[in-house]
Amino acid sequence: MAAQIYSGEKYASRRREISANLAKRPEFHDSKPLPFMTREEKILESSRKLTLISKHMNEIIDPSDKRELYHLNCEVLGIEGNPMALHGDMFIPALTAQASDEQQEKWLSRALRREIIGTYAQTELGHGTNLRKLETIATYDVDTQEFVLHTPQITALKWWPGNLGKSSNYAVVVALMIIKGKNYGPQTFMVPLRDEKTHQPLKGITIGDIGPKLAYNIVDNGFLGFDHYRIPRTNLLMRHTRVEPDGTFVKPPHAKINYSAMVHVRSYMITGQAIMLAYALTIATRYSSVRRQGQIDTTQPEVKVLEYQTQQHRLFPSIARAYAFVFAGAETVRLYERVLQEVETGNVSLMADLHALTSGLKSVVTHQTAQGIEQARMACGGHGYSQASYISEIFGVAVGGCTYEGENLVMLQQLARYLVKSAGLVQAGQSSKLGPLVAYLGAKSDSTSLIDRTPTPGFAEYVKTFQHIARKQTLKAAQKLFGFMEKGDTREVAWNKSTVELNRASRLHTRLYIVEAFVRRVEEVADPRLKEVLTDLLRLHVNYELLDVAAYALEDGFLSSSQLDYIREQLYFYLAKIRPNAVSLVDSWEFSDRELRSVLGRRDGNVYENLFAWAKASPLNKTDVLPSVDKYLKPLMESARASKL
Ligand SMILES: CC(C)(COP(=O)(O)OP(=O)(O)OC[C@H]1O[C@@H](n2cnc3c(N)ncnc32)[C@H](O)[C@@H]1OP(=O)(O)O)[C@@H](O)C(=O)NCCC(=O)NCCSC(=O)/C=C/CC(=O)O
Ligand SMILES: Cc1cc2nc3c(=O)[nH]c(=O)nc-3n(C[C@H](O)[C@H](O)[C@H](O)COP(=O)(O)OP(=O)(O)OC[C@H]3O[C@@H](n4cnc5c(N)ncnc54)[C@H](O)[C@@H]3O)c2cc1C
Repeated sequence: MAAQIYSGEKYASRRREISANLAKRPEFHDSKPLPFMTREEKILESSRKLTLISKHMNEIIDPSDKRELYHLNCEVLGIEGNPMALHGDMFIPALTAQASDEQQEKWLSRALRREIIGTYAQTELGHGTNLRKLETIATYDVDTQEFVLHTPQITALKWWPGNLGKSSNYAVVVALMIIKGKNYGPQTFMVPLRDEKTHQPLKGITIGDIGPKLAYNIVDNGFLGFDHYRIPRTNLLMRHTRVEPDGTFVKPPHAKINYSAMVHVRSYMITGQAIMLAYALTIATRYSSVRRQGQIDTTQPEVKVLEYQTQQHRLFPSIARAYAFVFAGAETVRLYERVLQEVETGNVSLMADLHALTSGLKSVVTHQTAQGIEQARMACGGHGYSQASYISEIFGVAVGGCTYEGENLVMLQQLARYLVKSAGLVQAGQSSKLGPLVAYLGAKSDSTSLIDRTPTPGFAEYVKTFQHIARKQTLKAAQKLFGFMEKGDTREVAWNKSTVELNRASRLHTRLYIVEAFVRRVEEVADPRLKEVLTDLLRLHVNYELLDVAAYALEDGFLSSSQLDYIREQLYFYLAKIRPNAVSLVDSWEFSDRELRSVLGRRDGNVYENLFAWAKASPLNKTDVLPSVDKYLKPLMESARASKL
């Protein structure tokens, strides 16, 4: 099963080897539990481990293999970030996709060798979503052939970039490019920020950390201001865009080619989110198979809480989603790599498809992941609320994904633009022009679903029902938009009056894609034992997901109430059927205890002993009487006693 999760036995077994190797290297382990450390201690600890990784990486992984490096980072550095997180996640991808060969030779090679540390500085205090209104300006000075970076007001301060605050000495900075008074929109520049020897901020740079966040606090998200700060013309990233010495602008082959670093993260984060969801579910499912509370049969001992149907309903659909997301994530990464290669040859035709797909997936997956993690925490009762479970930290890190790389409700609208265009083609009788991702929009629906009238598994009928719902909602939302426009609204006003409906269409389209990705993967599985278990999980998934959106199919009679009853019964049936495999389904992700960092979710199942040992190690228990008691509480009680006398 691990080979299914990790798209092949090769990587699945490499993960095992890497974990086994690390188990023998105590210097790579957390020196104490992360919840017992201050933010400063965590940053220090993470930097210590980064140095070790740099030194010994070649002994443990193939450093050219991104997935091996990812696993090494998960084991050693964990999810709370590290001082070079953005270096790998965005700085290197931005240089790879946007720097010219000459620029890559100068900077990318140094970045890969970790001679310099970089980040991606785009968001500002006043603007994150609306990139066209960023306020940092890069004005071209033809005389000196330099760009002058400037922060004209407080809202133009870069705000949020990860590792900008304290760690990075370079950044790919996004700024509005002005040449001879003309605004050429957001462009990307390679900018030195700190002295390479002293790490002191360079003259003209104001820089620092923005303070603690909900989670992800090892990352020093930062602020950055420029005071007429000059960089050479050749620091504009020029793989696709160019500015000649005389200020002539050479247009890129696609207007949004500069957004590639964001698309890179959106493509990869689907898998990252699946893994965080699987972390939380591993903890909650293991704990639920140890925790005994209450009886189902009063003549019998107390049961494991995993026997309760409500507990199964709380956890198992999310287990199915974690599998669905990891399968969909593998597809987005493949598509991203293909688009990257095609862009190199000047073919930008798939960029719109990739942008639409990743915008929708990023939004739906992060939202459902956060929901699933929070349910997993609640499934652990009181112990879920303790940081010993580590689920609150997992939630805090994962939920950030709903905001970063494009706020979810905004990104759903990006997909909606694509869907509306496709709906326009359908209306114009040009369905043959629809791409494979939206071809279903041009198909004719059956009048009713055949879900309970075909032999099992009948996935095709479920897919058809999802397609019917997504198609209906897309065409309806587009019609709403066109209707407002026909009545005289501008496209923008009409768009704003239709966005709730448009975003619904985007969610349904994306959920259909996820179901299809799951079906595609299960169909490929050769081993009959694996296929059976995955088929059960897929059945659970399609029934749960369809129930969640059934209103769309009920309102036009595509599904009847008796079919809805059938779907519900199927759901309950598969909850019970999956129960014996539940722990194996989470164990198949093969997370080591080190990687999970959860006292509650350890593989040994010795929950109570482990919790007690953890509590005893809490810094507060180092002494019996705290200084705060000596200083305040004792005098308070003493004066209260004295006043009573
Ligand atoms: C919301 C966005 C996309 C709007 O951008 P804007 O330039 O204003 O778009 P327009 O309205 O002019 O044009 C829309 C048009 O462009 C197409 N398009 C947009 N992006 C892409 C793309 N990447 N690839 C291909 N095509 C693209 C779009 O499809 C439309 O096409 P039409 O044919 O329909 O016209 C933009 O402002 C945006 O992306 N905002 C979100 C900002 C964001 O994601 N920031 C991330 C900062 S980095 C970060 O968060 C890091 C986190 C840490 C970590 O990852 O660990
Ligand atoms: C943990 C974390 C790490 C980050 N790391 C980085 C980084 O490394 N580099 C970097 O540059 N940035 C980074 N960011 C910033 C992040 O990319 C932005 O916060 C994000 O893109 C959202 O933009 P915003 O903050 O401007 O939100 P806003 O756009 O102000 O959103 C506020 C609300 O307005 C709504 N809204 C906005 N525009 C529209 C619209 N057109 N239609 C309808 N509703 C709208 C949104 O849906 C939301 O409800 C990070 C953020 C976080 C939380």
